[in-house]
Amino acid sequence: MSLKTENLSVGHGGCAVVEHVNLELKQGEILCLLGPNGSGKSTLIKTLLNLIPPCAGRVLINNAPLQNLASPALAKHLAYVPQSHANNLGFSVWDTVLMGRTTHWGLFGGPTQADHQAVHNALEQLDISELKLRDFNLLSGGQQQLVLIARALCQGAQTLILDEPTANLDFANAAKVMHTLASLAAAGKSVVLSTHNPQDALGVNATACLLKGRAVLALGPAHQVITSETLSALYGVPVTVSKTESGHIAVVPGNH
Ligand SMILES: Nc1ncnc2c1ncn2[C@@H]1O[C@H](COP(=O)(O)OP(=O)(O)OP(=O)(O)O)[C@@H](O)[C@H]1O
Repeated sequence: MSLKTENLSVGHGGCAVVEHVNLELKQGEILCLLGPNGSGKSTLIKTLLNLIPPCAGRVLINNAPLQNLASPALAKHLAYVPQSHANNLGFSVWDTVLMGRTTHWGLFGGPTQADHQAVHNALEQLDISELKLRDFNLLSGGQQQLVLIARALCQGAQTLILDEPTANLDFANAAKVMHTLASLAAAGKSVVLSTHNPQDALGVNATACLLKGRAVLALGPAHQVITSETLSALYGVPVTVSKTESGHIAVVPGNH
């Protein structure tokens, strides 16, 4: 599986927000989109999901133009994981995850034994089976995010696309979500996510794509492109990226 963009420009109403994006994501890889508020991360994600058309250029899945794929075929390739939020409908965790299977049902079809098995497997894989009877709305933000990832897994898509999966999560839950995404990538899924935390990209050895001023400021392995210089340019404030004695990379605002 490969997800590729060719000279892609994305935006709204024909007005480009980011131009000339040339990315390639292969099986098992994680791509992290970083950039200040309004730099176009969500717009790029929506374009990758075919929710809005490109202003120019194209998105290819396995070398086939994304726009030529019908919805059922698209659902086998791409699954969207939105930010966690209450759905107000009072669905259980089980039913929320089962919704990932709707593209497998015919016009008048309903869930089969295989669909319920897929829900079971997804909950097991994310180690959240004990939540299955809980009301989705009453879960913590971190638990909700894991349930939404389970729903995407249940869909059976090769690539998961997540808009700020660590936003609003505490330190432990954010780490758990990133660890889960790294495990899924190690198991062969491909992952695209946006984040405001450069450490997210470093922690999972992602490819980092830095967006600023309608352009890709830097693109490459996170440990190469996330530097004091690039982050300072990206956010317009001094940022220091340094290696700790234990070999970890620390990102802190300011000059140190
Ligand atoms: N539906 C829309 N119609 C017109 N303009 C939009 C629409 N959605 C977003 N924009 C504009 O597109 C630009 C990029 O927004 P986008 O949400 O993609 O940025 P972002 O990097 O995801 O921001 P944030 O980090 O704040 O979530 C912004 O100038 C925004 O105002």
